[in-house]
Amino acid sequence: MDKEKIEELKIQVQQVLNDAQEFVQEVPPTQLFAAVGVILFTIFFFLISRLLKHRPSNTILLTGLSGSGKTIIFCQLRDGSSHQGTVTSMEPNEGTFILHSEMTKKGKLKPVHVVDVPGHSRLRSKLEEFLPQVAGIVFVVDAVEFLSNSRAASEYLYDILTKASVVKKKIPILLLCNKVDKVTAHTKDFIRKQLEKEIDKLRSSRTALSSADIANEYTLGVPGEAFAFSQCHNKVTVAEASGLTVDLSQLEQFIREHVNP
Ligand SMILES: Nc1nc2c(ncn2[C@@H]2O[C@H](COP(=O)(O)OP(=O)(O)OP(=O)(O)O)[C@@H](O)[C@H]2O)c(=O)[nH]1
Ligand SMILES: [Mg+2]
Repeated sequence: MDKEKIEELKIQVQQVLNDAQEFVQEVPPTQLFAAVGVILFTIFFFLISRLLKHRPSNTILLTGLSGSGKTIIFCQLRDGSSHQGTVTSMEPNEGTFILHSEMTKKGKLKPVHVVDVPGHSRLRSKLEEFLPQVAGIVFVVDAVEFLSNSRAASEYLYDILTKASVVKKKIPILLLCNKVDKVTAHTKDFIRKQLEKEIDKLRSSRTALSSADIANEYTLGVPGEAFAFSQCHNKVTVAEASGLTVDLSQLEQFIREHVNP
């Protein structure tokens, strides 16, 4: 019974093949070449678009609480002047440019795509849009008004550090302690330790929540050990800057490390 079916199928396949052969012979060769051409072009186009999607990214995200100095830093990087930045941003600032400080350098430099994401809590979700093509994230911290904001800053940073796309792609993060031109600014080591402490507290409270609720996508650090940035899968470094007096060399170094000229 099964053999009969197989035989029947064979005959049918043979027939289809014969029909196809006849059809191909009937079609004028020019039409045939055109069809093959279209198919090859489609495959080629598909491969090229895939390649372009995977090109090395050149986007640097400026994130951090409102008032930390992101917009001033954005303007300094682009124009070398802080003509904006005293009002709270309502939209992301976005631009692709050669860093102002590198304008005088000779040779070919790769432009950087910088996005300044507003720190207002309702606008932070914009961050997600840029994550797929990001080369590095800069988390700007106000080093002067740090203590009163450390809890809020840690919460925002915790959310970034536990995002699946950030962890999986091992996106490097720079904690940029801004406003060091002021004598009352805290040191970067103090800020790092304080953020680690706050994140450690958050970790225990949020893991308790996560079993009941949908919480963050990844758990941070090593269970049973106090949290330290060195435990993160992605590289987290700390640096100092002043957007006001254009002391941005450590930030520019970070950018050049991850967006190569
Ligand atoms: N002393 C000093 N003040 C700074 C520095 N950077 C920024 N500021 C001041 O901090 C305030 C906030 O700066 P912005 O750049 O607008 O802050 P932002 O992070 O863009 O804030 P949002 O747009 O609300 O997210 C401004 O009044 C700046 O003048 C700095 O390096 N030193
Ligand atoms: Mg701003």
